[in-house]
Amino acid sequence: MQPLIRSVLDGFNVCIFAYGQTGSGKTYTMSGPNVLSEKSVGVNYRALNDLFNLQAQRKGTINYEISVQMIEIYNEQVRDLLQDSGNRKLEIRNTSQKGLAVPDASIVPVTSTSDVAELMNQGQKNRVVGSTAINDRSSRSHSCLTVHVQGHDLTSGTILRACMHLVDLAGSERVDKSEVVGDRLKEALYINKSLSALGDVIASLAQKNSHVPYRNSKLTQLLQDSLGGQAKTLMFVHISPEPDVVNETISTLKFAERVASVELGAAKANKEGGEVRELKEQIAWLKAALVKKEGEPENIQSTQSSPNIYGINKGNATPVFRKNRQPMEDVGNLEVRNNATPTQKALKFDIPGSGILVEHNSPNSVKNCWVDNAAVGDNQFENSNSVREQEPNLTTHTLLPNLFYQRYTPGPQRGRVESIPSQESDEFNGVTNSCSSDQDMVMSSSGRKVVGITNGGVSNKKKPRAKNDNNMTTRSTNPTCKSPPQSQKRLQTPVRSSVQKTPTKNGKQLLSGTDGRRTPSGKTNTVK
Ligand SMILES: Nc1ncnc2c1ncn2[C@@H]1O[C@H](COP(=O)(O)OP(=O)(O)OP(=O)(O)O)[C@@H](O)[C@H]1O
Repeated sequence: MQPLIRSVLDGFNVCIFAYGQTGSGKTYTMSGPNVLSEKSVGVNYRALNDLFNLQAQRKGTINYEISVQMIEIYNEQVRDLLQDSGNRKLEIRNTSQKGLAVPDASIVPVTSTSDVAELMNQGQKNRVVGSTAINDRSSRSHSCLTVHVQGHDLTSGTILRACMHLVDLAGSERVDKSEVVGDRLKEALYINKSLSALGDVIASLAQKNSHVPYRNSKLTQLLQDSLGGQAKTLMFVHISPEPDVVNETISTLKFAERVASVELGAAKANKEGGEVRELKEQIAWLKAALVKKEGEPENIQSTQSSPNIYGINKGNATPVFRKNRQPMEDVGNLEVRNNATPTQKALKFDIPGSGILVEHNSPNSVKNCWVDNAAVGDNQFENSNSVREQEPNLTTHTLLPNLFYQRYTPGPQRGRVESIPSQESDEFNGVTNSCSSDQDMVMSSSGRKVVGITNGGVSNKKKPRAKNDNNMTTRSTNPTCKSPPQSQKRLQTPVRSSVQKTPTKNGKQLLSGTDGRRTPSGKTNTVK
């Protein structure tokens, strides 16, 4: 795992996740047992420990700012695990201007492993768990701890950004075996449905389909970058030694085989030099100037008659450029749409040869701009229906665990219409960052930073804060800021066999505190 952690600090996105049927030991792997010792700590803790150790080793060369978010996906709703009160539904925005997949979730600056362990402990308590016949503290949600890293190379001035998802998936379950009813049944159906969507995505990637159905579930939307982007991904596969679950075990192993066959090419680091950063800042400056101008009544009138009203093409609206910088009039092709809707008002920047930013407003360009690294036809765009809010079909999904594993065998891809959430429209001019997905689309904002964090390993936990004031910078598709291909990306799938089915997942304690975790109703389970 250490090479992966090193990769995070080198600017690569990393995802480590645990997969397997319910009760097979995923939470145990990721978080460790109820009572932790130095040897028994889980993957999350080890990963963070390695991260901070490496950070300390690089002190003086690279300054890192590290912050974390922790969310869960429960019944297709994204919830903030670092907020003790309120179950506000959050949105996943793959093209968020703030550069975060879940921009409204709390983001907490951290400076040591104990900071993160404390937050993980808090998050675990807030996570939805419930008792089933298979696991008396079964995770009823997918949880994701995301570590955001921003590094400033003191020698070269390069800025690098990366994020690491540490995901504990909810377990697939045969609802006849887990004997769940009511809310537990509903949860199980949502879990199976999202794992089925994960299977579809993996199958699509393995077959190298041009369209990958990331948007069929919140889980695949969240993991989009890690599964099909430029990240490095490690999956732990869990199987139970129980003879009566041999079918599930075989299905799980087939899934692992399928995942291991996915090859996505070289992972890419998210680094940008000073030149690219300055260009991005200029673009941001120009956009801000344009928005301001558009707000002025006389210019709104003029916009409809002339796209050049701001005189930007003539160079009189440019920010201070360096003397060796090509002025914007030479770069050209700055125009204002006459038919822009309030949410789509934006410049089209087309900087020939630079590859810095291309934004268009036609259906075709939508296709090019935001979709899942995959082509989506115009018909799909126009006819798209949101599937997110649909309740799972109880009849169909009762049989899901077997069915969805069977889907992974090679075969013709089923037709599928992707949903295009309406909020995405205002993201067309958004920023893509290391954790976001639209690699073909780049935006920028100057001075984006996670709030000040100092290095040094001294525990200095800050209160969770609203994400609105957080800024993460972006990644450019400009060839100049891309690193040369690194290691070939291939999903790694160690198989970990759990101990015998033991419904005794009591009183999980991460580092401190032994409180129970929140139930779906919001109550806290008492530790047994
Ligand atoms: N390697 C292990 N050593 C000892 N106990 C283990 C191990 N793996 C799992 N267990 C125990 O098995 C039980 C189930 O494990 P766990 O809750 O991690 O499963 P899970 O896959 O996360 O289940 P679910 O999907 O229902 O949340 C727990 O009591 C846990 O302590």
